[in-house]
Amino acid sequence: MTERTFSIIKPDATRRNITGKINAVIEEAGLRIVAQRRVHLTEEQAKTFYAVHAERPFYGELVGQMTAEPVVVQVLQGDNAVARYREVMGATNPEQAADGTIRKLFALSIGENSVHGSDSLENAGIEIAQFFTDADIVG
Ligand SMILES: Nc1ncnc2c1ncn2[C@@H]1O[C@H](COP(=O)(O)OP(=O)(O)OP(=O)(O)O)[C@@H](O)[C@H]1O
Repeated sequence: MTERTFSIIKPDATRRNITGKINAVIEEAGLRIVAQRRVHLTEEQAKTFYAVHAERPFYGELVGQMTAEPVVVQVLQGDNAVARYREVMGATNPEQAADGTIRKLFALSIGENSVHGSDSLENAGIEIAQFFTDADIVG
């Protein structure tokens, strides 16, 4: 089934100027980038986005990393896009990520792991709506 998922290319990647390399992996995996925008997240935006992790010990570090440099927010479209993108990203910890995945190829650490992708279709809808209107998405 054709789905849309939400993606963030994180500050560790924008800082290293590798957003194009990451987009190439996304596109080669059959996902279409149907909306994309560069944004420097405010602390409030990052805290809201990662509110589910508020009680975790790494929350402060995560918010700090996500606001350190601009990010690229994206909507990706394709067959089973939510699960497919999770596959393409690889495991949260790059040491455990499979060969060919974005995190295996580019991530620096479990925190600076280059990309975010929605973990469910429901969350994808919620996350997309935080950054894009329907008019921004051209499928
Ligand atoms: N142990 C940790 N130490 C530091 N940062 C962490 C740790 N665990 C997770 N993070 C950071 O928090 C983010 C969200 O954690 P989560 O467990 O939801 O991972 P994920 O589902 O693989 O990633 P994401 O939600 O970003 O797509 C991770 O992508 C990572 O940047």
